[in-house]
Parts: sequence; structure tokens; C-alpha cells
Amino acid sequence: MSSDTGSFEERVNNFVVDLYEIGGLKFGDFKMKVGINSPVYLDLRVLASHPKILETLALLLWEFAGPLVERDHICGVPYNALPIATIIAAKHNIPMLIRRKEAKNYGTKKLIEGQFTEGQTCVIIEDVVTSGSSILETVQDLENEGLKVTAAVVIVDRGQGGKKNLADQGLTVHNLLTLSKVSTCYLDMPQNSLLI
Ligand SMILES: O=c1ccn([C@@H]2O[C@H](COP(=O)(O)O)[C@@H](O)[C@H]2O)c(=O)[nH]1
Repeated sequence: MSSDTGSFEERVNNFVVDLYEIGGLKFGDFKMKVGINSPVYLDLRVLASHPKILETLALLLWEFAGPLVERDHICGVPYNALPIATIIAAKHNIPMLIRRKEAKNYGTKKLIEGQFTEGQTCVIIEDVVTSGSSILETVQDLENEGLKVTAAVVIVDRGQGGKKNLADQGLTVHNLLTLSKVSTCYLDMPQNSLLI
């Protein structure tokens, strides 16, 4: 595992190295949710098996975005962003909301779990943005409950239109990394220097 000391940029680069080493950066032919294919896939789900790297990432993400956003609550896009949002909530004592993908047909039947009042603000946490559709689904469920979504905080923007699609809907995205930055970090790794 890479060191988590150094400047903010060094720590972000170290995270990309860690992500690559644990198999979170995949090369091949991958179909995206919107139907397009890509030779690179970011699989941040693997972080669940590496809690220390997961924690480092969650804290880096909030160190970057926390000062930029106004929020009473945070809400992770299900399911990938839930552990990231949980760590941010616990470390920074920020109330968290949980969005269900489907309402239960028993009990409270709520889609948004957690305590809130109408008009309160919420920031969305997401792992990767491609088209922005996953973030928009979460925005809609939160807004249907009377919450005001102020921004989305994302680990990687793949640069495939999602940020603009969301801006067109009035939502600002703050991303820690771009796919292009991840690719540069990958090519800078000593073992990959001959690939350039
Ligand atoms: O490299 C990738 C690309 C996408 N994902 C997952 O897809 C959605 C984002 O796609 P949208 O089109 O913006 O809805 C997101 O939930 C990611 O988990 C990915 O994991 N890796």
C-alpha cells in the first residue's frame, strides 16, 4: 500500500496507485450503463475489501469537497457510494441519508431513510460519473421528499458528458479526479513507463 503522507496531490496520486494495485482499474472492452463501450473501467467496488484505502479515499474526497459545498446531509448514490458516504458522515459528524433503490412493501415504505425536514440541503456522493443518470435518479428521490440538493461530490468524472448534463439540470459536480488524470497516474507508474 502507498504512503498516505505528502501533499494533497501526492496523496491523490498514491490513491490511484493503490486502486490500480488492488484491481480497481480495469482494461478491456466494457459496456457502460448508457450503452457506450470503453477500454477502461473504474471498479471502485473493490475498495470494500480494502477498508484502509477506502477510508483514505473518503477522507481525501471530503478534504477536497467539504469546504466547497453547503449541506445539512450527505447521501451516497446506491450502492457503490454508500461506504464512502458512511465514512465521511462518521468522521465529520455529518448526518447521512440512505436512498433505497426500491421502496419496501411493508413497514414505513420510505425511499429515503434518515431524519430530515423539508427544505434542508443535501450533497450527493458518487464514485464515478459517466452520463450523470445515476446521480439524477438520486436527486429526484431526494427532491420528491422536499430536500434541496446543492451539489454532487464525485471521485472520478469520466469526461463523457455527465458533468454538463448535470449542470444543465442546475447541479454542480465537484470531482476529485478525471479519467484523464487517472490515466496519467497509471502511465507514470514505473512499471508502465515503457507503454508511452
Ligand atoms: O468506469 C465506470 C463507469 C461507470 N461506473 C458506474 O456507473 C454509474 C455512473 O454512470 P452514469 O452514466 O453517470 O449513471 C456509477 O454509479 C458507477 O458506479 C463505474 O463503476 N465505473
